[in-house]
This record gives sequence, structure tokens and C-alpha cells, in this order.
Amino acid sequence: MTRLIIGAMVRAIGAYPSGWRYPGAHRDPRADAAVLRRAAQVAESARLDFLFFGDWLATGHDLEFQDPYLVARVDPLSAITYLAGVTERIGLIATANTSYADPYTLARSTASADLLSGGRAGLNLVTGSEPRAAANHGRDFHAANDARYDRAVEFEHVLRRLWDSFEDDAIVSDAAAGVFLDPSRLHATAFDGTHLSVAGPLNVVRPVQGHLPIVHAGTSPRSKLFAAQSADLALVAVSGLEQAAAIRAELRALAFESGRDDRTLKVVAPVLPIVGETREHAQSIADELSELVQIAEDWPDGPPEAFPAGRSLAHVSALVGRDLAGLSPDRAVTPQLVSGFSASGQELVEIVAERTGRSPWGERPPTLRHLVVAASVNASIIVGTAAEIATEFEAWGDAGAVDGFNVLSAVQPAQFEAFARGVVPELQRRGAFPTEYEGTTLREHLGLERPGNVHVDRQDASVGGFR
Ligand SMILES: Cc1cc2nc3c(=O)[nH]c(=O)nc-3n(C[C@H](O)[C@H](O)[C@H](O)COP(=O)(O)O)c2cc1C
Repeated sequence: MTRLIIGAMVRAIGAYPSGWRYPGAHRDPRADAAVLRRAAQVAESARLDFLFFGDWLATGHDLEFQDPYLVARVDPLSAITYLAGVTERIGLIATANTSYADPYTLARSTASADLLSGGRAGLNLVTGSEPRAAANHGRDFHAANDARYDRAVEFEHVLRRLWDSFEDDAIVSDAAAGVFLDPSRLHATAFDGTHLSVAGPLNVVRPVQGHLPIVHAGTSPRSKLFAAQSADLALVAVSGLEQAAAIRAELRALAFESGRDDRTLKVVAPVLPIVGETREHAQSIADELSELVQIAEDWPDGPPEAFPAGRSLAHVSALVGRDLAGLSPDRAVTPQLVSGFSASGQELVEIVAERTGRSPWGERPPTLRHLVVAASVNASIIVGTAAEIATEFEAWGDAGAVDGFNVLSAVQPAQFEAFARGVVPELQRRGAFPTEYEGTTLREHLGLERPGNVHVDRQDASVGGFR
């Protein structure tokens, strides 16, 4: 039986494009504080390993239709610092973008978050794919993949040196002798690289965890190398179990080749479970969410300029191999229509049937809208009862495809709570997930050791990727 790592990828207005429109959903970012607090408390009573907050360094009208949660949300480091005060055990992971962040400032705020949370903070380092971020940070352009990763490598190296500025026992606090600091245990950062230059030392004591667990999410070859060499936790977007198994094996092999103990690299996949009391109930939730997604054809005179081109009948026509442009999105997908579809079109029809229970051969056929939505909503979705979803999670774990999951919720708070109160206890009953927190730090939740100090013990400091 594999012990899974389970965290929640929190998106306050829901992780499905139409989640915020679902009856009873949280949909006003001005009230995020209450929703985040409640999610954190529910997650902690379910004994989840961590809450994870992504980030995006720009906004615009187009995001309303693509990923509405990106339009307006609180800064992730502020979110975890706030939640550290209302929780006691759960790990708290914030995302930062190495292409734009300042390493001294980030080392300082993350070391602070770790101290203030008692060793529960984690840091997701991304290089970013949003070109508008450049103009928001005084840059002329968003750097190319290689240049971004060259900077990310230096960034991670500098972060570890900064976090290790103070040895664990550098603050002596000897009131009788009048000695506060042992200066021999305070180390300059002295880093002068191609992209970054930092003198140090950092003016915060060493984090409780030594180094915060580093998470990385990306898809390019450089991203994989970065995860393998520098991250404790790799977040990999995958379409299914086989792909997850292949990527995990590849990342672990890369980690091993880079001279690291590959067991210290944990791989988790983002998944979006849609949980119902029965399978039909779960499918009806998925069905309603599909119906609430707007597609280009919903505007008779053409969609707003910001609307994503991919969410249209024209786009799905190319995929199914049949010209659907000009048809009503509410038109039923009949066996006759499907008979002219390409193999990928047939596959799409099967995905819709699995998610919504609608089949061209059944009493309730899907509509063209269902096809457009299934083709354009990019997430690994599992629809079912708590027991069915737990079985799927177990299957991934037992096959060695992942070390765990980062769970997205389509609708806040309802779907998140259905997961925490339904799926998690089911996994606990089966012994696939612990019922109590055994350790106190995020590292302990993830089964990772505390690293040595890079200034003192280079051997030991190779944990987590210091080179
Ligand atoms: C599951 C997953 C989650 C991600 N979350 C974020 C995020 O919150 N913020 C962000 O800027 N990029 C995020 N990314 C994007 C990557 O970090 C990376 O910047 C992007 O994929 C471009 O780099 P690449 O070409 O190396 O993949 C995520 C990627 C994946 C696969």
C-alpha cells in the first residue's frame, strides 16, 4: 500500500472555468479571506499535507474566459503568511517567479514565512509563461526559455546560500555574558553570477526547515532538468496514469544522473476530482459545469476580442474532422453525426460520456457545447463517488506513477469540502493516507530530511540539489 502525499491547489473562485457560476459558489475575490481561512481549516481537519498557491504576474479580460481565477487574487506569500496564523499543522506552499523576483527579498519573506509558521512553508519556483509580466516589472521582453532557466538555476543556488546565512546556533543569546551573536557562524552569500549578484548575509535566521522544500512545475526539457536537480517536489501536468509513470521515471533518472538520491524527489500530479454522492450525481455536477462554460458561439455577433480562439466550434471541427461551424452549440451529438468523426473526435465523445454520463446512443445525448468544453478545458478530471476517486488515486500510487496529488476543486467551497470530507477519509480507511500528522514541518509531511548548511557541510547540503 503506497502512502500518498496529498495537497490542495487552492483557487478561491474554483479551478474550473465556470466554477464561479455554479450555484452557491464563492465568486467575489473581495471576500477571499474568509474562503481561504475556511478551506485551510477544512484541509487541516482532513490532515492534508499542504495547501498550494500558484501565481500569475499580470491580468486582463482574456483571463476571465480562460482561467477566471487568474483575474484577481491575493498574492501567494501573503496568503500563506495569513493562513499560518489560523492553522497549526498543514504545510503552506507559495509560488514565486524567478524571472522577476528579487532573491534577497524572496529569501527574506520565505524564511520569515517558515519561522512564523513553525516550519510549514514551501516555495514553488516557476519561470513563468506570461509575457505581459515583463512590462509589469520594467523589462522590455519576457526572456526565452533557456535564459529564464539559467536565471532560475542561479536563483535557487542563491536562495540556499541566503537561507544558510546564519548557522542554526549562530544566535547565542547569552544574556549573562552579553553575547548575542557568534559572528563566526554568520556567512556572507558572496554570489556573483551571470544573472544575479548578492552580497548577503540575509537578515533573517535560518528557516526552521533549514531550506524550505522547493517545488517546481513546468513542461520543457529545461524545466524537467531543473526539477530533477533542484526541486524536492515536482508538479507535473499529465493526461493519465501511463504518462505520469513515464514522467516520474524520467525525472527520477535525471535526478540520479545528477548525483542525487533520486528518492528525495517526490512527484505529484494536479488532478481535478468532481465528487458526487453517486456516480450519476457526480456526472450531473460535471454536466452542469460544462453547460455553464461560455463558448464563442454564445455571442451571435461574435465573442469579445479577449475570448480564447480555442473555445469554439471552429476549433473542435478541426479536432473531430467535421465542419461544425454555423451549427447551434445546443445541437445534439447523434450517432449519425459521430459516425463521420475522426478517431480523436470519437475519443472526445468518450471523454464527455465518462464525465457527464451523456452518450450519443443514450437517452440524453451530449451537445456540441460539451465537445467544445471537453476539448478546451485543460485538466486531469476524475468524475465519481468518493470511493471511485479513492480507487483511482490508489491505482496511480500503487503503479508508481506518482508520489501523490495536488487536488484542484472545480467549485469552492462545495467541491473542495466534498473531497476533504469524502475522498480523504476513504483513502485513510484503506491505509493509503495517514489519519494524523506525525511530524510538525512540511518537510516531515513530505518525508524529506532537513538539509545541512551549505556554508558548513557541503556534503550534507547536496540534499535538495545544492551544487
Ligand atoms: C501543474 C503546473 C502548474 C503551474 N503553475 C504555475 C503558476 O502558478 N504560475 C506560473 O507562473 N507558472 C506556472 N506553471 C508554469 C511553469 O512554471 C512554467 O513557467 C511554464 O510551464 C513555462 O516553462 P516551461 O516551458 O519550462 O514549461 C505551472 C506549470 C504546471 C505544469
